[in-house]
Amino acid sequence: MNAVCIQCQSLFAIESMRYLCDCGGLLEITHNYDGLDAEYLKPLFASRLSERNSIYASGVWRYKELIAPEIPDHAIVSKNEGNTGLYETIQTTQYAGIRRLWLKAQSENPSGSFKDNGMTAAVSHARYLGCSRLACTSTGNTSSSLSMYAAIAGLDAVVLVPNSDISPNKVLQTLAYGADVCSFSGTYDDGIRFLEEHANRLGLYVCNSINPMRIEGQKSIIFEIAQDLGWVLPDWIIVPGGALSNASALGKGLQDLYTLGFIEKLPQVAVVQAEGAQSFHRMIEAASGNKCPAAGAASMPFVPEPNPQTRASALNIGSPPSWPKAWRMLSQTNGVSVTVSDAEILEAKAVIDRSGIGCEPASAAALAGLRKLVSQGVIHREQTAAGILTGHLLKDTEAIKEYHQDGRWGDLLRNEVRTIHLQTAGSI
Ligand SMILES: Cc1ncc(COP(=O)(O)O)c(C=O)c1O
Ligand SMILES: N[C@@H](CCOP(=O)(O)O)C(=O)O
Repeated sequence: MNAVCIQCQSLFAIESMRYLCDCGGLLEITHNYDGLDAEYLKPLFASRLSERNSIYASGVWRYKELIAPEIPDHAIVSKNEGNTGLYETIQTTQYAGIRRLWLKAQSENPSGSFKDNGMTAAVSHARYLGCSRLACTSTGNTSSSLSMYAAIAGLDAVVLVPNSDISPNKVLQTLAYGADVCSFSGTYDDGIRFLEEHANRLGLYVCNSINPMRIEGQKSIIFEIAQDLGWVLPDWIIVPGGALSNASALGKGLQDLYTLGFIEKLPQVAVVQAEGAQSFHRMIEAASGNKCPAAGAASMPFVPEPNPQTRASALNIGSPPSWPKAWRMLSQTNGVSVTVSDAEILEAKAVIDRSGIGCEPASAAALAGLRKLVSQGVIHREQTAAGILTGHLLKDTEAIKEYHQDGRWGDLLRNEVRTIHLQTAGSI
């Protein structure tokens, strides 16, 4: 296991943690998969589904051979993450307008979001290296996840959170797990720039998605979807796009599945961004069909969005660090990007909530984007898809209030919640 620069191919040992190459390129973990293939791994992964009291009970560490084989079991910090439900409901499938749709509820992770799949790997790696101060900048889910795992491992978590436009629930969750929470004026983009420049000097191990170990853990999401579906993936995989960690991890995981012979062809991938934070989509549109040029970031026309603004606060990112990996993934999967409005996101969220699954606004971008792509004919009605629902409904209760009654409980009670008198109610 090494880290390799996706731009200039320089190699780095994973024993000395770094996030970017000297040339500015993103790093990615490479494995030696000699002796491993689907024929050997499928029964091994299946046998671990009945594990109870070992790290292999985790929906991430079940795939340890493909994620971080060199990290010794005793260093692993796990909370039985993964193992989340894959749901098919009439409401969501009809709303999308396609033949079959599965939704992977990453909201069922221990801290309530998909970040746990990646964070268990990053925090385990930090413990393996002997780092004691872990850091991230976050709109709230990365920080909740980091502070939960740091608490389990007895390590310190320092988190930088924007002082506006994020969900208070997530900051409270982060505080509750005991992190040192630092509020700043700016967005995720300012926070990640700060960590890129100062983390090493400050002795901080960064757990954001520029950390390639985070991405290794997150790729287990597509492994689980594939295993849940008998190692046959649907035609399309749909993900919301913010910092683009999910899109990057999906690309890495799909390549693993293909190279090792688990799947015979790659599904197509759609990345869905919010209209107010669509810098990646704009670049993909401008490139109009151009393939990612061997991840040569310098030659790519990426223009950050200086003032991202969306109600789906987890997507409120103007300069997603992982865009070169995400572009490469779209090139490899013949994928697409699309944007949706906040109104479309909140409408799709209501459908997911009323289907009984539930999610936070950012997650619903996946369903809103799928519906749009089907209506545009990009995705055919007879095709099948899986969407990744990234965060829990309770992560942003303000959004629920706003959707139902402009954030005013008074109106909610008057218009949607019936008041009854128990003494006189003959029937309900
Ligand atoms: C709930 C939720 N959905 C979607 C995203 C966007 O995912 P990514 O940053 O991997 O693109 C995030 C944050 O990153 C998130 O917290
Ligand atoms: N929405 C995210 C943004 C952080 O992205 P990361 O992938 O770099 O950790 C959050 O939850 O903070």
